[in-house]
Amino acid sequence: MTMQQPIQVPPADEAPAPQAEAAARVTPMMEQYLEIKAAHQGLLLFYRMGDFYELFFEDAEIASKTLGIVLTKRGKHQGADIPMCGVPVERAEDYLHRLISAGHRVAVCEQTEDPAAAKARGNKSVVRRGVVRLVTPGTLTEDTLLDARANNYLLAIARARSSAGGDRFGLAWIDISTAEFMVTEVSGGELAATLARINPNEAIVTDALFGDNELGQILRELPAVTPLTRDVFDGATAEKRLCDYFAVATMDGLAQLTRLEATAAAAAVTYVDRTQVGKHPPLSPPAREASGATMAIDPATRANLELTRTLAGERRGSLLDAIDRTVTSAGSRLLAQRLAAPLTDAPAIGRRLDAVSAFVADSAAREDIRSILRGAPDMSRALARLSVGRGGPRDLAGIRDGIIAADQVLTRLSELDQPPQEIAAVMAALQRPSRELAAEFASALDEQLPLIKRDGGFVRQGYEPALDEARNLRDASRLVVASMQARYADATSVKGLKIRHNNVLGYFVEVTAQHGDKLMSPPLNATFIHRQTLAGQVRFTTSELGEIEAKIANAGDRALGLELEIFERLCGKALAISDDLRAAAQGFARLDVATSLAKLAVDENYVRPEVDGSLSFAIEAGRHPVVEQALKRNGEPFIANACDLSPAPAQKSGQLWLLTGPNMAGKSTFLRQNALIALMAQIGSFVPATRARIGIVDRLFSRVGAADDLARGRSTFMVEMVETAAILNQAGERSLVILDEIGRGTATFDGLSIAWAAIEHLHESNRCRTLFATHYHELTALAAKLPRMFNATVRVKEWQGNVVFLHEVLPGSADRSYGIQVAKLAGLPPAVITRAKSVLSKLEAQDRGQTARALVDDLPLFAVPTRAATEAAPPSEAEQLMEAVKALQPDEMSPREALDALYALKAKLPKS
Ligand SMILES: Nc1ncnc2c1ncn2[C@@H]1O[C@H](COP(=O)(O)OP(=O)(O)OP(=O)(O)O)[C@@H](O)[C@H]1O
Repeated sequence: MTMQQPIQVPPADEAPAPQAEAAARVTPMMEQYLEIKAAHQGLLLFYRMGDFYELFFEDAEIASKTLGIVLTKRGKHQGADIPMCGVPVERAEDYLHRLISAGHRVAVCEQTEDPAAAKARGNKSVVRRGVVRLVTPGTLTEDTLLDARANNYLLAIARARSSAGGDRFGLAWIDISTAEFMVTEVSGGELAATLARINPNEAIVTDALFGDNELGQILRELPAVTPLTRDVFDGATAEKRLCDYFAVATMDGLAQLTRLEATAAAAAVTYVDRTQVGKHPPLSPPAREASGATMAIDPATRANLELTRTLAGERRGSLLDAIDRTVTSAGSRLLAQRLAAPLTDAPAIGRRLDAVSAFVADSAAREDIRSILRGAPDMSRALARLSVGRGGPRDLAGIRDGIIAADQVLTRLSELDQPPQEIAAVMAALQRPSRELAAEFASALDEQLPLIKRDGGFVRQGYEPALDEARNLRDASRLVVASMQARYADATSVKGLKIRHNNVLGYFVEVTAQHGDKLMSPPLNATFIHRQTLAGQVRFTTSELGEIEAKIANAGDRALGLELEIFERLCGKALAISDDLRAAAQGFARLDVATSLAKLAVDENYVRPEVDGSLSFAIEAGRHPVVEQALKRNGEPFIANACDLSPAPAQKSGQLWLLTGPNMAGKSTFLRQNALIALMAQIGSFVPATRARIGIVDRLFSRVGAADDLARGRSTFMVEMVETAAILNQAGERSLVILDEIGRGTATFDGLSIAWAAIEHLHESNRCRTLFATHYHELTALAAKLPRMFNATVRVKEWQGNVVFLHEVLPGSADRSYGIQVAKLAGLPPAVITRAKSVLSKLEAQDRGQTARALVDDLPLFAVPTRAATEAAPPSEAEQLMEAVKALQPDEMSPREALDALYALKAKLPKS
């Protein structure tokens, strides 16, 4: 996390406080700069000066370091040089991107009047400037600043303290680039998992929360956290601020929010409003996420299972990368969202699966729709840019093409026989946007469109007569210029005379140096006025050229003005139906996900899972979705394996599989593949298996792989124990738990004992569906005592002293780890291998297995102590006696009191 100074953001319409002291000694421009800067502390100030944004003082030092640009000086302030650096306006987005990625936030300050107007007010007047926008990681809209395939969430976190312990948190998250707005309320225990799921780019909290020790840990996991003053999180004004934003009298019709959710939601919209400085990006009304509606997955499990990123931080190699066959950015974003939040409602999962099934069955429809979607624009982001005034002609075209694509998709979908509910809902959404709007946009917009509206030339000829007239005038004048060139060449007898144009001189006559004198001497100098002499050319103007130029400029300005008016009009029409357009955009995304999951299922030979409310977990011939694809690229097969953790008929809860097997046999792969299959099933995807029946998993836990977390001062073993503790404390009957090599990071007997006790606890207390892989073969003996524990092993073959990995999971247990054979394969020196073998045979002679079997017989089965017993056991007599002695203060006692105390102590002794 980047730790930030609190931002002071004045409300959009409030003038920044003047700095009287600074004003006394500084130039008027610096005075203006300091005023604006003072009102935007904690942000880098991009101060517009002509074609550059300049940064001064510490901002300049930070920016020059982060961007690798030159630090210069400009004038003095209080006797010292003012450090300065600048970025050209046309490249500003690139620089903004780099500053935001480095965790900074930027206030963009523009000139708000024409420099000529400032001059007219007096020679010393400074051009008026104002901050038009705050650029922060969570409030971006530009394509160039955003990852098209990921959502960009701003998250507000509001806390309600409870004296009984157990704080509650209201969360509201917004993607202003797509208008999504969600809220929920969670307990302190659920906070970390929920934040990991939302994965915001920026979080906002109160100053108090920012400095809170307990929360600090969790907040540090986030990429950027911005502390704000308390008023932003004021519960009393929350409803009113939300109503103002949505321009309604009461929020009741839009959303039913708890007070805490409303507080967070109001904080989020207040921040959006302030960063966009008065512009009002349209947002969907806050949608409330019911708690428990999605599978809870804590941050460690998400990271370990490499859902959206590998442990090395790459998208490539993650589950998302392996299953993402979407063809649009919005589809890719939706798939990532679903993967982050698998559902727990079996009928809802069934509806998603029905849509996928339909496209598995009808491959022609699937491919046709995918090819239409491939060309469809990202309507929601185009709309968002238009709504904050940062859109261009191509965004209007995006809306037009989106509606056209909607019609094409509808035509194709209407050929489906009885579309399932999910597809019918998509069809309804695609019907919503007005077709007249698309027709109007089609007649207004030209074929080739400039990126920015100020370049003009995007309105089609024939759309608006006044515009055509202005353009004709401009173009006719240009023709006049061309004929003038011929006339001047004739009159001067200089064949090579040219009329050219640049931004400094405007139109000018240019001849080579050798003809310059001729034009500067009588009689020609009466017509040609000298302007500039360069090394090879001399430039002139004429009064006739000046007049034509003014005409061209006027006609050009008028044409551009008219185009901009048309742009605003069209933009207004699009925004007026933004809800319909967003619904259609969301429909595209849903369709993209359904067809892409169908394609995945067909390409990779997946099966539709049966998902229900039972506690089953039965996978036939399951495969690891990522490893399988990696092996396939090398032409190697993946060995499928079954897994059954379903309760036996007479038992209520699930099984615990203890998986032993040699190193490199495929234990971790097996564990992960089963977790991933559950997860894929619950996002509504087909799964890599020949059959899968899964009773809803409400929480997924994994403790696999090991990595130090030195930044948090935790060793590998400590990380392992913290994660294991979370599982043992939280897993319930509906959870799915995978544990890989618990206890391996410490001394053998400590590790074995911890693993032993953990298995007993999982079996007796958590009673969750569990896969437990280990190299402690002694643990297999526990199966004799634990009725729902089942031993499984991964088979290998020994061949000519080497081990051959078969990757087959079978009932039974391994007797050896073949660690030395694997070490040999890895290239350890032969001398070390030979020595290791002889040490091993000595150790094996002591036979630890014997001890374990004896332990199973000797130790009573793990008794799960009740919580009350562990938490508040009454003190023993000895402890009571000790406390009483400690409480005595002999120096302050009279002899009589001392004697009484002695009797009292004696009375406390147990009577025997
Ligand atoms: N079912 C399978 N089919 C084909 N190859 C597999 C299979 N399972 C695993 N592998 C291959 O074997 C390699 C080792 O697998 P994995 O890491 O799961 O072994 P492990 O038993 O957990 O090893 P260790 O105990 O050393 O951690 C994988 O990288 C993969 O390439």
